[in-house]
Amino acid sequence: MDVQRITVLGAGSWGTAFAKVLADAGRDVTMWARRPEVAAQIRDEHVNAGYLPEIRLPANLTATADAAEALDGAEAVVLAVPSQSLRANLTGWRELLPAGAILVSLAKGVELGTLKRMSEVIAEISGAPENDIVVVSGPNLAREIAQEQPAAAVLACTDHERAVAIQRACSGTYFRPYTNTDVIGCELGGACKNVIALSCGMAAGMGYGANTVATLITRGLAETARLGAKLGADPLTFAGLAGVGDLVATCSSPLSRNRTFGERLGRGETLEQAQRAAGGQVAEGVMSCSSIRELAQTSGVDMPITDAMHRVCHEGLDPRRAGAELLGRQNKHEWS
Ligand SMILES: NC(=O)C1=CN([C@@H]2O[C@H](COP(=O)(O)OP(=O)(O)OC[C@H]3O[C@@H](n4cnc5c(N)ncnc54)[C@H](O)[C@@H]3O)[C@@H](O)[C@H]2O)C=CC1
Ligand SMILES: O=C(CO)COP(=O)(O)O
Repeated sequence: MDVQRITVLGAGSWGTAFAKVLADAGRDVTMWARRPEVAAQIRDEHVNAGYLPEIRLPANLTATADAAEALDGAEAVVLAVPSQSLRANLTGWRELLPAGAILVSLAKGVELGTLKRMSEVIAEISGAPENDIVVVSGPNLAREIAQEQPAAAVLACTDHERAVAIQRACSGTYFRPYTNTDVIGCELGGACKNVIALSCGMAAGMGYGANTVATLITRGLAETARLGAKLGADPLTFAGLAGVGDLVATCSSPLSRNRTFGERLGRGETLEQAQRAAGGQVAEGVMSCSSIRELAQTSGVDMPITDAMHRVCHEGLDPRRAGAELLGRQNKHEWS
């Protein structure tokens, strides 16, 4: 199975960087941008200045604001919009999806209300079988990838052949994708690490150093793995790129929007101030802390850091008080 003609729906940071990866790997790539002026800039000037300034996009990457035109003849369709808007966007595109196309999910989140992972939302709306859906996860800060800094990713699909088809389509000199069949683990890893990155940023914003951040990364991984174990993930996944790999990158990089958002809250800014500073770019953890918390509660899993992030973001809990509460929890064995 080989895919040559690929459509990327969404022209934000990661959609654009991933489209570049595909084009650099020799694929014919068409992007869909919500705003016609962004599509025109990508198509005519080979740049997406609003999201990835100073990055030259390849000539075999074109763009349109017309979804029907973008999707015509696509063998694979990459969904690159934020997780809480995926359902609405995909509902609008449903009738335009070419039959049998591989659907590739870039979003890292859990849907509010339904508590569904992104591949579950895609299957529900598109009617595609889970074998047709490939999830991309791992330590992939968009700007670094666009600068062609070396990185690896994981492509998860219950159908190994389709994962391999997308692996071939995005393998290149600076991007090394691995396959995995654990869709649940890869998606949970990607969604949960955004919440943990918020907490790490918050700690940094309060002036704490590497020990605190490492503690949050490690205990964040522990609570993510607990949820994964309950929901049927392979525990090994959390030791891989979609688990510890993405946590380390996102929780320690100033490029992370989630970490930056948390840092602002830690410095005493309000949610609204931090949102304004993000300039319309999505920090998925702000919404996913609530959906993941609810998923944990309904699954009977203890996720104290996620719970604290929900209460800071949505119930007005002071970040310092949240830290004190986390430290004041009952003493326990590391793995209980
Ligand atoms: N930026 C990164 O480094 C990475 C992002 N991701 C994930 O990829 C997904 C997309 O992220 P980015 O491209 O970075 O986001 P972004 O905020 O940079 O761009 C989002 C894109 O979706 C479009 N869009 C369509 N409907 C929208 C709506 N209702 N609300 C907001 N935007 C809408 C926007 O116009 C924009 O083109 C997220 O789930 C994110 O967690 C995953 C790996 C890396
Ligand atoms: O998912 C990411 C890196 O793998 C991007 O993280 P942010 O959304 O926090 O920038």
